[in-house]
Amino acid sequence: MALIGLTGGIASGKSTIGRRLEALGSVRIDADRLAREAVEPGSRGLRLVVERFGEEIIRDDGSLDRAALGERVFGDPEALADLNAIVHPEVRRLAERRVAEARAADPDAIIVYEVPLLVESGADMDWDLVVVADAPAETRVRRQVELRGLDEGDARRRVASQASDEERRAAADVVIDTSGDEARTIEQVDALWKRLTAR
Ligand SMILES: CC(C)(COP(=O)(O)OP(=O)(O)OC[C@H]1O[C@@H](n2cnc3c(N)ncnc32)[C@H](O)[C@@H]1O)[C@@H](O)C(=O)NCCC(=O)NCCS
Ligand SMILES: Nc1ncnc2c1ncn2[C@@H]1O[C@H](COP(=O)(O)OP(=O)(O)OP(=O)(O)O)[C@@H](O)[C@H]1O
Repeated sequence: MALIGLTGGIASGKSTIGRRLEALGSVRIDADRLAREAVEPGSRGLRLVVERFGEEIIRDDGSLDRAALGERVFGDPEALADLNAIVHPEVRRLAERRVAEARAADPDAIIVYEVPLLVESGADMDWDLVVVADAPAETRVRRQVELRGLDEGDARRRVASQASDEERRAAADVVIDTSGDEARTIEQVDALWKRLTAR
């Protein structure tokens, strides 16, 4: 049984690593997905978000307008802190429940919890190992622009909303260098998996 925290800055390659570890046999839990569940239509989370940010962040179909909310919070630390205070406790609750379920289903499971904000707000979970995806901020800005169509200012604001590369590295037991091509990332993940399963 092991609980592995997988983190990294925005567009660092966390999901690429998480998906590979899942394909190799781990249980994958994704905080970004849990954060979406926390603000589903009809949820308490969405009601609180609307109370704080107004009806203009709701689309015609009643769902959250993520692009509009992203524009409001990235670059405005106070607004981001308010959003985090609404969403993070629910994400934490959902994550702990998923971890407990995975352990109950298989006591030997290797559980990988992919959490962008491990350093900012998840450092106190009971990690057996912390894995950090590491690529320079400039590379991560470029990926957001080229692969996700964000404008450069927006991409930079998202990078600046997070802990620094140094802070994440300081929390790492294992660093995966994701600055090269994806094949290079996968090689490192496969080597890590070998170590994990050889124990
Ligand atoms: C602001 C929102 C609506 C923007 O949605 P969008 O679909 O554009 O982005 P998505 O949720 O897919 O996140 C993409 C990446 O942005 C970064 N990011 C997301 N939330 C945050 C945050 N609160 N602080 C810093 N970076 C963040 C992460 O690297 C994440 O992987 C959304 O990110 C959100 O609700 N964030 C608050 C919840 C949160 O902290 N989620 C992160 C995991 S707990
Ligand atoms: N060496 C690499 N390792 C991982 N991903 C890479 C690499 N080179 C390019 N990419 C690309 O970078 C993009 C970001 O990767 P990914 O979605 O895994 O990041 P992420 O850290 O999960 O992002 P986010 O924080 O936004 O959720 C993807 O389109 C991926 O294909």
